[in-house]
Amino acid sequence: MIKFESVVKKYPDGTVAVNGLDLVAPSGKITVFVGPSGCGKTTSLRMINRMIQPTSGTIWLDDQDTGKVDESTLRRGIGYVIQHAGLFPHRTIVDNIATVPLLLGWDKKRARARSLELMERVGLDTAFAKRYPAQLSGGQQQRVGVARALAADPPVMLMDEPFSAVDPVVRAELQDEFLRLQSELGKTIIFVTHDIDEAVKLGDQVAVLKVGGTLAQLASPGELLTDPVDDFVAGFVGRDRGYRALGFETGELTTRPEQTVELGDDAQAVQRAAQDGWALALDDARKPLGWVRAAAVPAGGPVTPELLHRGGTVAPASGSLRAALDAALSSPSGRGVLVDDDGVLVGTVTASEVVTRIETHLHARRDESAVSGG
Ligand SMILES: Nc1ncnc2c1ncn2[C@@H]1O[C@H](COP(=O)(O)OP(=O)(O)OP(=O)(O)O)[C@@H](O)[C@H]1O
Repeated sequence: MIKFESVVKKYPDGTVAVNGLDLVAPSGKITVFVGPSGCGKTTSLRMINRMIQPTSGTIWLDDQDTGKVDESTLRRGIGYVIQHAGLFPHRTIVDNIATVPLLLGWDKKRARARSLELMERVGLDTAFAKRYPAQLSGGQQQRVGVARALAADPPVMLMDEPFSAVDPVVRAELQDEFLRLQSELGKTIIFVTHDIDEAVKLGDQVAVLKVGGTLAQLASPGELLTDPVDDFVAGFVGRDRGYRALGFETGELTTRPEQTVELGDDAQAVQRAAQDGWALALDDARKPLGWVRAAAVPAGGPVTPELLHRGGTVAPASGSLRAALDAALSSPSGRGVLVDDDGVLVGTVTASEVVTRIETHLHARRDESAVSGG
């Protein structure tokens, strides 16, 4: 656990970057600091490992006052990842990752073995081990940065806009990979970003900061989107927050059964199975392959892979209402495909069925807050 207690940072020129911050970042969870430029995110982060000294207040790491711990001892337990990865340009990838283990006195062989293991963990081909940072893409360099921070297996990770310098596609990949890694490692993470979408995707909790260094709201992503505490947070979270909040709402959906077809079935079978002109094709394991337009199958002809429309997204039946709505809206048949954890077909839903479910949900929530007077 990391706890900020009345933390203030006033720079020598009089700038108050952080003004009385009180906040707890729970162990094993991702806490995101988000807010406009200059609101004190980086300053707050760097006070944790004492790269910046607080003017007043205390930052606790579990039951230790970080101000009273030897700096190098403190930093040994804290991984640090920054934008552009900050790698040593004249060291190979494997040596970059081994930096901290070598500083801690590990022998070279063990440190290198650890580096290679970490390269695999963060999704990097170990064939890159002997390359130099400039010979990798921006996204690959960021993965090296994450691997380097994890090298000595620190319980705490501080990450300052680690995925900001790469294009949106690579960024989304890095985020997904990072969430997968965290589900295995369970580190205590503070993650700084100015991007609210990144904040709600990655955070177990999100701290929205205001310029002047005050905390506007600390909440779960879903709560932040549905219940912003004031106009500043509502504005920062953005106009389509109602839609994005659906990403955090789950609800039982009643699915409709589908008559399905398989590759090789003939046109008549497709005609029989089709509703509104479309039939769903499954593989042998009853996993969806795509939609077939009945009129497109030649008379007497079989269903071939070329006839499949694979465009629509497939949503987990136990997932969010937003994913189900997305599946329905992106499906050529207008019916969204829902699958179980193994990817096997559960049934389909239409967009209007999902919307009805959302409305029931919203009414229930309004009734609840009317009763509690909220
Ligand atoms: N060394 C310094 N001396 C004086 N003022 C500083 C110093 N470092 C940061 N500041 C100021 O403190 C405030 C907070 O800066 P900080 O870098 O923590 O914000 P941030 O939220 O991380 O911003 P950004 O998103 O732009 O990186 C800003 O007004 C900044 O100009």
